[in-house]
Amino acid sequence: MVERHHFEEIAQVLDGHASGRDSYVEASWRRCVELYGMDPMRSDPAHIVSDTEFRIHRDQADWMIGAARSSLHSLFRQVAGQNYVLLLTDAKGVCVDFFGDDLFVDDLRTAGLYLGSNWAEDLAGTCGVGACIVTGEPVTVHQGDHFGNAHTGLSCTAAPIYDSLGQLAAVLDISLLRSPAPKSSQNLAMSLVTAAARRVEMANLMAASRREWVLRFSSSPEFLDVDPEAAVSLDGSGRVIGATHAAKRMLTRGKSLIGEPIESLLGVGVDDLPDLMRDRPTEDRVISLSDGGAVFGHAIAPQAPRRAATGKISGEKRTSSGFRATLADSDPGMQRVLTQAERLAPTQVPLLISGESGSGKTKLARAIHMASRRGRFVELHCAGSSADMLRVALSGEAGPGTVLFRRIEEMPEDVARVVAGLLDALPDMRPIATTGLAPAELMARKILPPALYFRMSGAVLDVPPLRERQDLGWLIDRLLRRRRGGEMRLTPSARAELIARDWPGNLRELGNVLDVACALAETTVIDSPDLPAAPKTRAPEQDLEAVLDACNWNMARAARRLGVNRSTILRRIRKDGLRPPD
Ligand SMILES: Nc1ncnc2c1ncn2[C@@H]1O[C@H](COP(=O)(O)OP(=O)(O)OP(=O)(O)O)[C@@H](O)[C@H]1O
Repeated sequence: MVERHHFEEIAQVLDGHASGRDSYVEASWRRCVELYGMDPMRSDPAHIVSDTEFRIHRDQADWMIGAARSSLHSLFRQVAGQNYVLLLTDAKGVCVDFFGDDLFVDDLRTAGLYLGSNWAEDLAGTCGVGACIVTGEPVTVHQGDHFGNAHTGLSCTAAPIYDSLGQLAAVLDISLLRSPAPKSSQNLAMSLVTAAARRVEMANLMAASRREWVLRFSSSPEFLDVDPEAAVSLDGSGRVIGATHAAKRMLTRGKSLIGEPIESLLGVGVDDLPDLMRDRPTEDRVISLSDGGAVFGHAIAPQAPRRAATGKISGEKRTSSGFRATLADSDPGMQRVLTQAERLAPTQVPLLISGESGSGKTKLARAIHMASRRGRFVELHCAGSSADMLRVALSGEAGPGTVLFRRIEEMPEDVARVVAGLLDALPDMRPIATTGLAPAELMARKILPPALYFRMSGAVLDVPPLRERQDLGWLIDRLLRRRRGGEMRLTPSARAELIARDWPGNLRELGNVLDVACALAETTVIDSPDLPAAPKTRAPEQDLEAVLDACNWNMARAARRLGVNRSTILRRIRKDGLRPPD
């Protein structure tokens, strides 16, 4: 009776009547009859491949079985005692790994829920694995959804697993021999199997990308580091070389990502990746998506030096395009700095980067680190640091890395005394320091002990201030593209006003001005009135010596008068080489 009813229902669908079943089920029924010439009344036994064929399928899927094992184990633990069976099939539908209850092994084998069974749609008819392979999407094929009478007792929920180049590599299926009648009883199985497939893709991408940057995404900050939703791997110039299926959906609505520059997909470039590493607070690691949404990002640095580049593009070329594409356009001063930076990046030479506050010294230091392909990146703000903080920052795994000392002129004396010794003990950690002072001043005013100055300044890179740069228009566009998903535009007059400004706070000030303008603009067009006013003149530097004299060299009083704290006064006295009158 049930069999006749099933046959009639399939016949009605073939006649163009709706059955109330999911569209992928009806489409599969049509394929079974019209494409594969199958008969729903036949009750074919399960298709099991021969031992030799099974060995071939299993050998070819070996890497996937390894990547999927721990996810399958934990999924099986989650459904323990509920009679579920887990199958991992290859992309052709042959079961290459299996988890099930030994008590029912004979029933499972008869039903084809076992190693070596072939669930390709053109053999087994409409089934979870087969429909998943054809549609490339997760599906539940529940009881009477199955085409062949032999399987109408089963409930199968299957999710595809893609390799990092976007090809279907396997299917993860969770099946029941007997299940409740409503299909909705399998909704939980669907969430479990899709989550497990996502984790297998993630594990697979991570294992294949140890020598590359990986950027992982999550829409909730709590899961970013522990169970991210999607990930891409990137080459040295920031092009996508691998992606999970969820990343494809998230970043290009399903179109291929391979070869795309990450900058064209997200509001970040390759040199921004260190800003997205785990040492940064999660809430600071927000990335804009092109559809106006945002996700949290977690960048993982290459764990080992990359293999020598092969093919037409040499490693050096790729590095240069990464540098040039993100840090400067046609500014001769910056181009000179970047040429030197590119050549110095792969060396061990300690670097001192000088330039005004906010001019992009730290950004350049990170770009050099990226191009050097050294593993870890440690960043220390010298102001307010202590020798203990430095020791803690430098502890942890040995191996190559970069340590960045920001604003070295503010390094307290006790830190300056120990830093050389600590660096000597870590010969693979390359120091890069930034300073807001001219290097000659650092030396002449003995702000750093001479030995430390020479230890830190193997080569000096001088970043020009924004007002001297000829690529200001390019920088404005670049910074604007990263805001509000790249949808904001400037009117010609707003643009002209920005180009005419003096920018004493350099790129940091430009970023802040654009943030304010984006918030104030009522539409996606920024006009002159939306721009915050430019500071009229640069704040006049107070004559410290005169203030100290007026306060009888009482530093607490001088600090109060200048509205700064005592340590700033001490630092400036040291920096300016001032002495109290005899
Ligand atoms: N090429 C660039 N493209 C986009 N943003 C940039 C670029 N260079 C710098 N910025 C942004 O400008 C701000 C200041 O940059 P950065 O921190 O590198 O300056 P700095 O010279 O190290 O500053 P400080 O001396 O105060 O430490 C940061 O928000 C940075 O992301």
